[in-house]
Amino acid sequence: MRFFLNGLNLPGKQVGFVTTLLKANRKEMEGIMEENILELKNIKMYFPIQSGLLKKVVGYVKAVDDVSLTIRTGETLGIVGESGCGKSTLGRVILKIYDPTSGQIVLNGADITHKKGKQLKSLRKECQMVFQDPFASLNPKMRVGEIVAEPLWVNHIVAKPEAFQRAEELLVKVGLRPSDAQKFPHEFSGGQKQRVGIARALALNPRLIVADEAVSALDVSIQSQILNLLNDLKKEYNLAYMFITHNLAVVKHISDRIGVMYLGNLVELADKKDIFENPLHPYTQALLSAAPVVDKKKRKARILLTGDVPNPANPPAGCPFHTRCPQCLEICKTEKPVPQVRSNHHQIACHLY
Ligand SMILES: Nc1ncnc2c1ncn2[C@@H]1O[C@H](COP(=O)(O)OP(=O)(O)OP(=O)(O)O)[C@@H](O)[C@H]1O
Repeated sequence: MRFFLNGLNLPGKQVGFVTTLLKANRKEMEGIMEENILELKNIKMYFPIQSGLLKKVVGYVKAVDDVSLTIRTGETLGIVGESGCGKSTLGRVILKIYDPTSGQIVLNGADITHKKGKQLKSLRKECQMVFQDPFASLNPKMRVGEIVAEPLWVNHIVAKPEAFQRAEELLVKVGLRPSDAQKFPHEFSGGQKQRVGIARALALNPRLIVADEAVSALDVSIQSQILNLLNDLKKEYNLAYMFITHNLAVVKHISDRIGVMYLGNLVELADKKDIFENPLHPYTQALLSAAPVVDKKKRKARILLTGDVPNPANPPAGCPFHTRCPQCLEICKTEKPVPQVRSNHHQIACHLY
């Protein structure tokens, strides 16, 4: 008798042996899933505020203020928070577009915090970015094939003709046609442009992709197509994503874990299910209460926050959220809460816990 196991056509006696092998492989795979592709340790990114003719530094915008987190191989970490909370800056620090003021960035086991030039270039291949509008910073006179192929020949990975051939393959991977390589950016719709941006990001075979508001500019139906494409590519290439967005529906769709940022701080970090079903931080609770919920039974009372988000150039003492927190304690006004890890790896920075 023959059996079909995971697509293999096998005689009966080999099935037990192959099952053992598959179990062993699964364990190995689980080991790989547990590996950290990225570790951020106490990252601060302060932008200097300069004044006068001599450009004297008179203060700092604390865009990211002591953020630590990890991203495991093959997982999607969603980063949410209101505009100006430091999400994009955090993404740009990972890509080393900005050098952090302090802290450490470990990418695939290598400390890249102070790496520059050639050393950084080779490590950077592991991590790529997908932007909201990938064409905003690219030459509109370049054909799409060149746009996708460019990272390959610029980094001397393959010669130009091979890079163009690879670009066509990548375009197919993201749901476009090889002939699209001959077109110019203006000939594509928003969703197609984003597919090209993803193909370009994939060109160097990265292990981590930072997607910054990658679907925010697209129609809802196109958004879900791009999110599904990202999920398929994640499985195929065992990619990890940091998915930055202010859209809760999007982050719910794509993430395995979610980090919530407020005024440059990571106030809560947990599995998606825990964030949506058991949010602990008063800011996360308020953020989620504002999201539309279709199921009437699951709707919770809206928590209205008073006051504005403080200026990151002059953040309040103590907990960054205390000026708007409906559950503020005396200690919150003076002491900044240290992130604590509770059960189920649920991390929270709040004096209530
Ligand atoms: N290059 C820069 N120089 C000075 N300040 C900056 C710079 N980049 C960002 N900031 C400031 O840092 C803070 C965080 O900005 P950031 O763009 O990271 O937030 P965000 O959460 O991504 O917001 P959005 O969703 O609107 O993009 C803001 O106050 C912003 O004005």
